[in-house]
Amino acid sequence: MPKVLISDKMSPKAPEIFRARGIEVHEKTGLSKDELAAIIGDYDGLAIRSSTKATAALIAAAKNLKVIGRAGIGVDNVDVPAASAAGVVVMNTPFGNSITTAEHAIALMFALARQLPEADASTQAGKWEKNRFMGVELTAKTLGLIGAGNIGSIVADRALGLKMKVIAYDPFLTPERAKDMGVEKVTLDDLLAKADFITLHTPLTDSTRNILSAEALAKTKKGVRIINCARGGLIDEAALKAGLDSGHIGGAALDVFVEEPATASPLFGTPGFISTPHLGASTDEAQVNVAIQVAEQMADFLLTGGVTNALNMPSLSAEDAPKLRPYMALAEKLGLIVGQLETAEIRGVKVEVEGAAAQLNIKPITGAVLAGVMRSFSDTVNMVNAPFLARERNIEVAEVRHERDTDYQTLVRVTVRTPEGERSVAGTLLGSQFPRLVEIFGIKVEADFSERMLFIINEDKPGFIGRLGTTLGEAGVNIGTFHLGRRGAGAEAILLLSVDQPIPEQLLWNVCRLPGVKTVKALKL
Ligand SMILES: NC(=O)c1ccc[n+]([C@@H]2O[C@H](COP(=O)([O-])OP(=O)(O)OC[C@H]3O[C@@H](n4cnc5c(N)ncnc54)[C@H](O)[C@@H]3O)[C@@H](O)[C@H]2O)c1
Ligand SMILES: O=C(O)[C@H](O)COP(=O)(O)O
Repeated sequence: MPKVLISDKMSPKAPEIFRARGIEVHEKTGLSKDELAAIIGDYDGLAIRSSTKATAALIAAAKNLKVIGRAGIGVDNVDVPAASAAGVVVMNTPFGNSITTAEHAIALMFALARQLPEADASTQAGKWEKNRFMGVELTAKTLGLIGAGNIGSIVADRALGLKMKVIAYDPFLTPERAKDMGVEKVTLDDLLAKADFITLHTPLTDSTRNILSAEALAKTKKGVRIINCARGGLIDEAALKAGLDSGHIGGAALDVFVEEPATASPLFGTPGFISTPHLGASTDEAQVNVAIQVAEQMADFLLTGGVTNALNMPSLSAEDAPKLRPYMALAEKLGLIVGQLETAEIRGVKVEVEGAAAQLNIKPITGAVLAGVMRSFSDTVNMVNAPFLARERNIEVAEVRHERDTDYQTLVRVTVRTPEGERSVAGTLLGSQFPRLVEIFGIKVEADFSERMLFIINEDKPGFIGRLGTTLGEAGVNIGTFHLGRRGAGAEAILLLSVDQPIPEQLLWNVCRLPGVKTVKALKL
């Protein structure tokens, strides 16, 4: 039974779902990084929000970990490259808390426009400072969105309902999408110059870090009010403080900070500054949404191999996973064969599918082929990290789907390219389940796969099979199955034997010395 650890505060819906699906679940929140590292090795899955830091060190300690599920959007607390390299799938729930976070941005915009926190504190202190708190209307004001993805577009929709004009800076926003959203796509400089309110809705990346730098803030309209419910680090906090102190910036509301938890900040106490402790996603509705989604996604993956919302693996529905499983087994075996037979540097891998296979999602098949091909130089390679390893090694990967009639009901062909040329193997599924090898290096064969195989290329000459049988028998190695294919009578022939015992090195030498033998290789599938 798979085991999952929930290490951040999550709705009870998550453990309920894990248990209902037959997964053992433990909830341990507030662990130190050492405490977490000490126990993580016991778990197949880790469910987190933003507090747990899934660092490379934690992932290295997580010997059984298969999936990290983020109940929320941002995965900047997960070392995704380290997870990918370790073959751990990272999933998030990209839509479950978007409305809630957009509403928080709108709430902060209102709070800034009417100085609600200060007015509340003053009133409750018995001051009744009616003349101190003069606000501004939102109607007809310009809202500048930096980032117009899921949350940004919901904010835009709500702001348009408030009769604001919405402009957006997002290099990936198409003019068509901007038109559909009812916003004007602008440059960053344009946005800075025109916006009365600016709200940020991008991830923190190299291109967005300090997007509101001192220089950018200096280009804003005097009195601008700024909201950040996305990520700390998008705004230069020192420059923001200076802008508030000078009066150039009319107000700022931060839900997120460079350092979290933010228990001390030069911004605290600055007039016009409002803060919340990373509450963007904190509503009952959003937390139930993300808890249900993350638990279902993780359970699907651990129980069926289904993949949804993974950041480092192609999606695979729980419904398609059982259909694809035999193909992935076939693909991995084909990859193992070419990977072990190829001695030259592999520069490219081509995966072709025909017949029934052409109707399926090819990505998991390719992942399995690559895992097989690279198993000969990495023990830890799996479908998740194989594409990354291939990229690291500059192996070009191509996928081809043939919509043509084939001799087989379904076919997967794998071709590797090396400086010495191309070689390919092909396989099919018998009864949609059982992998069969049908072609190897251009020669037709009909072979099943077994754990230990002996691959031989020889000249098709009488007496060879007898001599081979004797050689194996003398070494105490029993032949399970025997498959023969040849280019023609007397031409090059391929022999594939499954054997019951491990093949000693000396036996390979003895086979190699038999007359007519060109290549001998022991395969482990
Ligand atoms: N405060 C919270 O509790 C809370 C809750 C949910 C999400 N978030 C954060 O909100 C952010 C946005 O989430 P989302 O779901 O809308 O993400 P999204 O991926 O749907 O949208 C992000 C948008 O940013 C744009 N973008 C990327 N680089 C950009 C750049 N250099 N300049 C301008 N735009 C750029 C992208 O094109 C995309 O449209 C994320 O950082 C997420 O982690 C915070
Ligand atoms: O990216 C997110 O989803 C938000 O930052 C929410 O974070 P939280 O789950 O820690 O509230």
